[in-house]
This record gives sequence, C-alpha cells and structure tokens, in this order.
Amino acid sequence: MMKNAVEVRGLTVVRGGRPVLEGLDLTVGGGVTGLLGPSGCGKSTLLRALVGVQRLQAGEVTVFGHPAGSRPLRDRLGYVTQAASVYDDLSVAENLTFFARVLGVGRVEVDRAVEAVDLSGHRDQPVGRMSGGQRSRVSLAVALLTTPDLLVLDEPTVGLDPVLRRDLWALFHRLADAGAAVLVSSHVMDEAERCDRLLLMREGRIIADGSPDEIRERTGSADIETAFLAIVGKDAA
Ligand SMILES: Nc1ncnc2c1ncn2[C@@H]1O[C@H](COP(=O)(O)OP(=O)(O)OP(=O)(O)O)[C@@H](O)[C@H]1O
Repeated sequence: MMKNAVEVRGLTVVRGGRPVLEGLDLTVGGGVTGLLGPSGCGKSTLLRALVGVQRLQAGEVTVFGHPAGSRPLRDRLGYVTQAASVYDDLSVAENLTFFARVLGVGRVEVDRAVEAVDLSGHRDQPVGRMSGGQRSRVSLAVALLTTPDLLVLDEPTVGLDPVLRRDLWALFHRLADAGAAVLVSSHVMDEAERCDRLLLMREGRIIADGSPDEIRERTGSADIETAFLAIVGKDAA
C-alpha cells in the first residue's frame, strides 16, 4: 500500500476576501479518492493547492513528501482542470504531439494516451469541433502522456453521458491499479460509489472521510447523498 501521496495540515485559503478553506487536515493515499461536495464548497481551490498554484494563507501541503508545486514533483503530477486546456484549431493527434514534444515523450505515449481516453476514432478531428465531453477527454489524454504518480482531476465527468462516465471511472481504476494515486472531484453524489475512498466536503471543510461503505454504515444511510444530508443535519443541530 502506498504511503500518503498527499498530506494537508491546517490549510486555510482566502479568495475574494473571504475564507474558502478553513484549517483543512486530510491525506490522500493510493486508489481512487473522490472529493465530493456541492458547487462552490471549495473543491477546485483545494485541488489548486495540491498542485501548487494556489496562494495559501496558512498551513502546509506536501505531495510525496515535497512541498506542493516544488520542482521534484514536476514530472510526477497530472492535473486536469475543468476548462479544457488544449488548442481548438489543432486536431487531437496534433495537440498530443505538441504536448508530447514539450514533455519529451514520443509517439508511443501519444498513441497510448489517445487509446486510453477512447479517442482513436477521432485522431484527426479539430478539437474545436468536438463536444465538451470529447474536449475534456483530450485534456485528460495530455495528462496521461507521462505516467503520473498522482493524477488530480477536477470534475472530469461533468456533462458526459452515462456510458462515457462509466468508461472514464474504469480508466481511473486501471490507472490506480497500475500504481497512481487518483483524486477526482465531483459535485454528483451518485459518483461516490465508484470511489475507493471519499472525502465529503461542505463550505470549505471536510465533513466525512472513509470508504463509501464506512460512511453509509456510520450514518445508517442507504446511499451517500442521504449520508451527506445526515452529516450536515447533525452538524447544524
Ligand atoms: N478567482 C476567484 N476569486 C474569488 N473567489 C473565488 C475565485 N474562485 C473561486 N472563488 C470562490 O471560492 C469558493 C470556492 O470555489 P471553488 O471553485 O473552489 O468551488 P468548487 O467546489 O470547486 O465549485 P464547483 O463545483 O462549482 O467547481 C466559491 O465561493 C467561489 O465563489
């Protein structure tokens, strides 16, 4: 079992003049960890802190024992934001070939990444003429050009149809089985059951941490959505 990939202690982040994360403590280990919570609760801000692009007001974030964003982590992290970060006027293959050159990897890695996100049939299509889901899969393919030890994915399944969502979750598990720590955010509670471990988040705090089974059992709930509401209700009481 992998030692913790990520350790967060006392993390506080202020954005727009108000605290968005307040004294967070958490760890992320191996397998597929889901960061689940309603829109605006601070998921993207936390992921930004993990990859080292967010200014911190307090606390400490380490990834594989190094400060988040530090040089030794450069080749070990894959990060896919919500906005597709690829060139619209280039085809899928051209985008990946470009990023492969930047990263110093070759054709084999390009083919493997295109295959992994199931876009082999669209290699020559300009990304600007693809659907939102296809575009986000091109961004994911860029992150898979190297073999990241930690893959941070910000709402990768938003707007995808159920078949594609299922296929992407299967891909996340294959990557985790191959040794990567995979951290996936989502505001869709029914994605919870697909995770090995859950971090439930609300208003800048982690309100539950455990496997889907553990969290359901702890709250006597039939599903994670009900568990989430039960925890929120108990907090408010
Ligand atoms: N650039 C910014 N400047 C000021 N405040 C911001 C900025 N980006 C986000 N925020 C605020 O920080 C809070 C958390 O935002 P964040 O994007 O981390 O939430 P989220 O859980 O990822 O939401 P979503 O699921 O909608 O992406 C929100 O209240 C938001 O208004």
